[in-house]
Amino acid sequence: MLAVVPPPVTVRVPAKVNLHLSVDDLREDGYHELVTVFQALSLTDEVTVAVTEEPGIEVYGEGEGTVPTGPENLAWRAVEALASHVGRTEEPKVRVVLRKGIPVAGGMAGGSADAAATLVGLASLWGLDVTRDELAEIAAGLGSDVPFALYGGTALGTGRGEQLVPVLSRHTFHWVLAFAAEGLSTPKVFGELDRLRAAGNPPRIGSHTPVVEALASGDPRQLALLLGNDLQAAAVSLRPDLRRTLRAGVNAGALAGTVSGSGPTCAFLCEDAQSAVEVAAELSGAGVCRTVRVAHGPVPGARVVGGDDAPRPAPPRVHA
Ligand SMILES: C[C@@](CO)(OP(=O)(O)O)[C@H](O)COP(=O)(O)OP(=O)(O)OC[C@H]1O[C@@H](n2ccc(N)nc2=O)[C@H](O)[C@@H]1O
Ligand SMILES: Nc1ncnc2c1ncn2[C@@H]1O[C@H](COP(=O)(O)OP(=O)(O)O)[C@@H](O)[C@H]1O
Repeated sequence: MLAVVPPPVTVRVPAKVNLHLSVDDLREDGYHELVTVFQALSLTDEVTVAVTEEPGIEVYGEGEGTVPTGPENLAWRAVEALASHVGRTEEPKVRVVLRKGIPVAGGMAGGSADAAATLVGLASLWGLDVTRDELAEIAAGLGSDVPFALYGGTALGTGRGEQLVPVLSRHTFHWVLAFAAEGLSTPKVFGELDRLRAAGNPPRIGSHTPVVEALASGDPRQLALLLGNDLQAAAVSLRPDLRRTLRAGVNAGALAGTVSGSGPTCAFLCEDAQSAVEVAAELSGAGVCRTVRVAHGPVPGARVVGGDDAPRPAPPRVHA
């Protein structure tokens, strides 16, 4: 009898920006307790999973040629974690193709997004009866940011960022993203924050409550005043040129700018869609970053997209 091979499954998955990221002291397990407000953005990766006789990973777009294609790729770790969760002991006969729009080591959780998308895609490819909450437990074992990429939207993250509750966000917010020429390592940025705190007492951002209220009000001007990130000082300490990028975005007309997560991507909140296009055009001429993109949020988390031949909307892009 002929075995039926299921068709490939493609999943679209968003990047995140941290609207608020307060970092507490280092825990004994090597992580920092944190409180963050995540927002999922229309800047996405697409992940296709297919049954194959030649298992492995292919990477196109951002990070092509530098992102590992072996077992250390977070998407492959997701394949192994899901296989082990459902008791598949043989080597998974799966090919994973990553089409990346999210900058690598950019503080926008691109690797986490790929892992989340792989879990969703494989659950569909293998016809598994698993809930998103079950996938979120596997996701948390792969990285602190992976569960958020499953759910998307706007959410409050606590613990090491993996414990999530949704946050009401009444508005579509418009962003301009400035990608840097080179990424920053997340552990190095946390380490730099520990060093800065040991050497002095850098100011800490306050409570997340005003940010949650601004999101409910839907007023980008109110939200702009409240963007905050304890890792920003550490990212800027490692990459002093980020100061120039942050200044340039505001000079170009953004309401406010912040380093996204551990950086080095800078995210600029704009008044509306039109303003975002104008800010992006001006920023791309300022020579302060590699590439500029516009995006909006919140958007949903990892989702299967129509048949594998379905047309893919190109992300809006402005080249520096
Ligand atoms: C900083 C944040 C903010 O959303 O995002 P990125 O900037 O990386 O996108 C996250 O906390 C990153 O999450 P993620 O990238 O999944 O990190 P993980 O793989 O879990 O951890 C990588 C390393 O970062 C440090 N780490 C991470 C999370 C945390 N709460 N405390 C930490 O100290 C630890 O050194 C850890 O070994
Ligand atoms: N699928 C993947 N996409 C991007 N980076 C990956 C992936 N798998 C492993 N990595 C490694 O993880 C590191 C962090 O990447 P990424 O998740 O893009 O950044 P960040 O943690 O800053 O959001 C990269 O330096 C890369 O070598």
